[in-house]
Amino acid sequence: MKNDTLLFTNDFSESGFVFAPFDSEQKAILFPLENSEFITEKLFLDAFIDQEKTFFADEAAKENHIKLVDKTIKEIKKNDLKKVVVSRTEQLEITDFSLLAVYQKLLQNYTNAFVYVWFHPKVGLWLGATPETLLEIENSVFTTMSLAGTQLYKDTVDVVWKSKELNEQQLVTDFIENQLSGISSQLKIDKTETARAGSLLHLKTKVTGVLNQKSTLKTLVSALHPTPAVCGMPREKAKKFILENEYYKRSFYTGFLGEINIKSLKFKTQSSSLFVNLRCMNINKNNASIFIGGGITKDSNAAKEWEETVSKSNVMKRVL
Ligand SMILES: C=C(O[C@H]1C=CC=C(C(=O)O)[C@@H]1O)C(=O)O
Repeated sequence: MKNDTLLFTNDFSESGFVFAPFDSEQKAILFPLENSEFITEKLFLDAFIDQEKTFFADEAAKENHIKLVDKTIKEIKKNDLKKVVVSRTEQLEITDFSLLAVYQKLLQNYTNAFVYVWFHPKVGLWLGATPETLLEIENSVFTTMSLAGTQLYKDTVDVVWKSKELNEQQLVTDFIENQLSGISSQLKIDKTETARAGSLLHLKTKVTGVLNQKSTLKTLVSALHPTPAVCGMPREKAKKFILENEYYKRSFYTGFLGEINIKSLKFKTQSSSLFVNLRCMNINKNNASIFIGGGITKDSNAAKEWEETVSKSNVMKRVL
């Protein structure tokens, strides 16, 4: 961006880079293409795998998160909720922070993630390495994914998943299929596979289709965001529970970011690539706020859900 004016998308019809919050009632920030500069560089980095490092957990944070998960399970059993993704934030004091070094480590550690650094003087500095694609679309052909369920990677992706994780992820796939069926054709749901994201494994199902002529990028974004991978089912009820019960404001965590409506005259295409803002952090002076969450269903165990957020927090802690 060539100046510090804060601009927003009107309807996702502009060209540029968007940064959208979790709460879809709030506008997404836009760096318009015409005010931006494109620099492409090929990087050759060695893998930097430092997965053994673990960190001490904060007992008060543990107690709070377990309380929130227990409350969520009760709410699911009492009301018509099938799943709610609840999250927390952790504050870390960072000394000798080097943006370049941290960004490089993210790139080295998370080779199949979307690794980014985003900064606006009026909003702040965000960075992350997300394994989740919200959508990729070229002309009208799109790809999205259902990503949920977590276990630690222990030298193999050939693992067994428990029914809690299988159900939790199936729910996301069903939601995506249902949301897309009215606005697209040739919908194809691939076989579910285990996908590695650094030291973690997730269940992932690729979904492809063709967007109807009447539908726009905004229609597609609104249909998908937020999926039950970051919010819950039913969507509005889960979102209300999250906004009222989490101990902090998510802001851009579990929102999405990426390029929209980038035209290629050579290939006669227009494409957009948006990613869900997971495994991310917000840097403010010598403080890093990291954000981590997990899907809760009636079968969840609060202590295990806590451990899952600890494993996810290590993704960021290891590179800081
Ligand atoms: C909400 C997060 O992860 C989501 C994506 C993959 C697996 C998830 C899970 O197992 O709960 C979450 O749905 C997060 O990393 O903060």
